[in-house]
Amino acid sequence: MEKVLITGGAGFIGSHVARLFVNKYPNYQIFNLDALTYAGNLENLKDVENQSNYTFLKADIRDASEINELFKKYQFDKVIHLAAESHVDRSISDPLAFVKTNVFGTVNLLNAARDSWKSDLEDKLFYHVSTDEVYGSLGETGLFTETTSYSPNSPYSASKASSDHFVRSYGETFDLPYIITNCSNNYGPNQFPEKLIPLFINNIINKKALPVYGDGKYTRDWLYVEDHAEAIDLVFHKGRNKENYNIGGLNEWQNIDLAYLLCEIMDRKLGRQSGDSRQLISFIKDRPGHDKRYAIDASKISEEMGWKPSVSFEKGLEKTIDWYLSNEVWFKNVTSGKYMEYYSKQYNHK
Ligand SMILES: Cc1cn([C@H]2C[C@H](O)[C@@H](COP(=O)(O)OP(=O)(O)O[C@H]3O[C@H](CO)[C@@H](O)[C@H](O)[C@H]3O)O2)c(=O)[nH]c1=O
Repeated sequence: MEKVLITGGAGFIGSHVARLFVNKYPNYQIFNLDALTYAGNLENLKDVENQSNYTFLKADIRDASEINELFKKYQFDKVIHLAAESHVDRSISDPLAFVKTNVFGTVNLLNAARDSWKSDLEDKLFYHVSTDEVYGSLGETGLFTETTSYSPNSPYSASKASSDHFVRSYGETFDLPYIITNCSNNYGPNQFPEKLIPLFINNIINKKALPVYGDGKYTRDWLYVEDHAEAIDLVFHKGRNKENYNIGGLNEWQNIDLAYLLCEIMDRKLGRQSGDSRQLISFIKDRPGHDKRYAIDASKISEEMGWKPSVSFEKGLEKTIDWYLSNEVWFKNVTSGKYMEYYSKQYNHK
């Protein structure tokens, strides 16, 4: 039975990947390693928690000895590394937290994998899930390709760029088998409401201001999270060793237009007058170092593996909004920290 370690499996993207793998591959033993920070909670995986091929491990990738012990104990064959601090604004107020988790944490995992696999690298894989933000910012035109040079602008993207470089360097120096994917903005159920889409949905529900940074003319490429999870599944099984692949939705939106769209859908769903929620929009001071535009050329993954997004933005947003509307308790408990407190206590056995 192949043992697959998924780090950050209680988080937003990680939980979708963990669910997909647990359900689709009964012949794999899936280990979900997560520190259960504010952004990850086991409520996200309630539906698979009792499956026999699923094991939860509460651990922190910043703790090298804990990670080494787990590799010794369980002898993982493959790693899908998603655990990360991921919010740009938090990285501006506390850059070091991002170095500790994203850089040190990744290197701790790389060391543990290298040491555990040193006698036999066959059928091993360190799959690093990264971001398109490592490439920096685009002007009005052009797309990031896999050969675009790295030019990170925020402490967050600098930490992810650094972790990508470490992964690549372990491939060159220690021959560690690896793949890196760099993906655009994800949205969907279970995303912590600090990111644009769930934040705005939450604020519209509660009639709170919708803070649009700067002039709102910043562009992001949005991908439904399950499409990302499927891309990860494909790359995990079919990607070539020591390659990187870009993943994106070919779905560019300026923030202000996305805000208008969310207001329109929410007014309809909440039975409010059309235009009501737009009045909540408030232009505020810009994010420092704000990247103007991200857009992805995903032709490599599409040509090599036949991947393309399957969920249209219209359908994805409907599904996302419906999920948040019927999970208001989830919203309340993640923002108040109740889930974090509950699950940390439950797994505080070490
Ligand atoms: C939270 C927030 C964001 N924004 C703007 C900033 C960005 O231009 C856009 C999206 O912001 P965020 O949701 O924070 O996402 P962004 O900075 O693009 O980064 C995301 O997308 C990246 C992939 O591109 C991921 O690697 C990051 O982990 C993820 O956080 O909306 C606002 O105008 N107001 C807000 O309150």
